[in-house]
Amino acid sequence: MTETSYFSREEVSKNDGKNTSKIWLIIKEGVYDVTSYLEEHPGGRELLEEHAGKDATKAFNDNGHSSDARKKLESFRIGQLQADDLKNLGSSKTSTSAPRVVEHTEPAQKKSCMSTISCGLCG
Ligand code: HEM
Repeated sequence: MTETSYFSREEVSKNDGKNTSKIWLIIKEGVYDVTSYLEEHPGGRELLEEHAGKDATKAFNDNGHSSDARKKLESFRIGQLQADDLKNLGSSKTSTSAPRVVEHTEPAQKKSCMSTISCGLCG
């Protein structure tokens, strides 16, 4: 079993290729170490370096990555953002309301033609 590591945005931002030789990216709630992918990335190393230590969710999505690219992305996952920082996700919807419970009400009693004017076919 692999345990999930949680990182703060601050911790991720330190891995920007300058302070360390590592390059980490945030994509959605995941944290990815793409250091070993710099040379291989078909979009070039510059784009990864540009987002080093930062949230690259929009950049990743805007560049129409294939499902293969998404699978590959998961192979670089080292953990995820800690709960406190998830609240600041640009793309997250802030829904605090509990799921709506729809009350099931009995349908209004059907009127039968017997109770009003007889149609002549029933009863
Ligand atoms: C770990 C993160 C990433 C992975 C695994 C990844 C993977 C890939 C792969 C496999 C391709 C080839 C086309 C495809 O299959 O979709 C690709 C292309 C591309 N990627 Fe990424 N990518 C990552 C992050 C990024 C980021 C952050 C950007 C930022 C702008 C980016 C920009 C591009 C661009 C522009 C192309 C097109 C290159 C071309 O067609 O010449 N990628 N990427």
